Amino acid sequence: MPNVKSMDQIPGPKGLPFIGTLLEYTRNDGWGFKNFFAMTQKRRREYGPIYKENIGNNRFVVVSTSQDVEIILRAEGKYPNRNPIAPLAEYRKKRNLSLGVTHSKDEEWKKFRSAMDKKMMRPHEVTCYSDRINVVSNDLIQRLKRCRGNDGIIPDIEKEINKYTTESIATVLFEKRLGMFKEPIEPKTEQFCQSLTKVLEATNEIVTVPPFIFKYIFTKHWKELIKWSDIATEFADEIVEEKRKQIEKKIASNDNMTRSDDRVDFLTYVIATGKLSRSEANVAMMELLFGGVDTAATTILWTLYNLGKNPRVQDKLRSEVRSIMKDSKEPDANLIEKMPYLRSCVKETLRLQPIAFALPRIIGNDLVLSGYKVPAKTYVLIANYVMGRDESVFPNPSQYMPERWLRGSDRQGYNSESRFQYLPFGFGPRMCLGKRVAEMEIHTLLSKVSLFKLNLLPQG
Ligand code: HEM
Repeated sequence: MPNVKSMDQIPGPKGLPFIGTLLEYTRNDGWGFKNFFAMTQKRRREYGPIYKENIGNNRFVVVSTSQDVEIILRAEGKYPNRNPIAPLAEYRKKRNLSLGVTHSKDEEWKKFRSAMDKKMMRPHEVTCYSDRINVVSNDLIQRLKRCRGNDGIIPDIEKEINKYTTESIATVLFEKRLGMFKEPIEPKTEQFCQSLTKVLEATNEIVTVPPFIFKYIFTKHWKELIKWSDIATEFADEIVEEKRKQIEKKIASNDNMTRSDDRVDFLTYVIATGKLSRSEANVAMMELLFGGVDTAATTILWTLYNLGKNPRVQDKLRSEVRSIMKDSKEPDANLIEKMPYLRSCVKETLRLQPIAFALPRIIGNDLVLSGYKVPAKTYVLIANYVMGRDESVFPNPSQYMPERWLRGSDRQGYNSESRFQYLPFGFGPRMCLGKRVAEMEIHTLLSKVSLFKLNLLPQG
């Protein structure tokens, strides 16, 4: 092919052999990574829209134009693969657990998705969780009113929102209330919640370090990860087993368990389809509990922050919600559908503060990206964060402006027609499994909170 350059010619920082540019990514006080978000922006400024770099023992090609993203994602076959998060995958291997939906590849991954997609991804299936999420969000609102100080400030809003997402995802998965708004919370449940943070923290400390180093040399964080993952696994196992017993009883009485009505919760559905073994189903539930808490909570918190900083947007949102809710008590899927500004506020948050700084993929075929030939099996990163702040696409990129996501003549501040410019939940068969549930939790709560003049801004 004329004018196509080789992979070796892609620009990028010259790292030391093997440890690559790891030191640049890690903090001064340890191996935890400093800030991938900021690093991808720095690199983009230095090297342009495509660069390569070694992080730990992996070499990545990082892309940030919608054209390259489209080439990568359109070429995906039946099994889009990404590199597993090494510390979490190592833990699963150590405990002889399946790699689950997040870390597995090929047919193994497909088995998980085919057991879960229907009840998580189809819009009409997900609407059956709406009532439960409404109940949980009402409990949170009551609690916020109770714990609000005289100045209107909630002392630890982060903790409260985390309780909301934990309780919501548990009701979706198991139709079980964990009692997150009780005082005191049951010690086991409290410990489980702590484990969610501890596992993330320990993973973050060693994620860029190859397993043979974190397992045998810098063992402190690896031991922490094992300890807290064991606690989380045991907690999830207990709930799943309790539920399983109830389900087995029902199956024995010949109840039709796979029907898709609101009497069948997610776990019941997964078990009844019989596509996953006992241990695989347990791992899958733990992954969803893990994947479901911090992601949705962080997005809610950032949206509250953005609304707090932008009174104009807050007022516009409030009047939209008021006009649509009128006499309705609860915002269901139909009402949320009629609130484009609410949905745009969340989209705009995920542009500025996406959950994933990049989407990782292992490409299946040789591809030409920005004029360079990138061979099959290369690890690529789609730089979500950088793309959301591209000035040529989003004028005044740091401004929080939900109008960018409105339709037709109401749209302002978004200059791209490509659907590959903005992918906060990923794309294709490997996209976020919890997207619809997360959106339901976030929209439901924000529509309620926006009606109250609560001061929800985190302090400091
Ligand atoms: C605002 C909230 C959330 C955001 C922004 C988010 C974002 C993402 C992204 C970007 C991916 C990678 C997709 C890809 O590679 O194409 C992903 C994967 C995943 N997410 Fe989420 N997520 C959120 C909430 C949730 C929730 C609530 C759950 C659980 C109910 C969840 C479960 C998962 C799982 C299991 C995967 C792995 C899917 C696979 O590998 O097949 N996520 N998420």
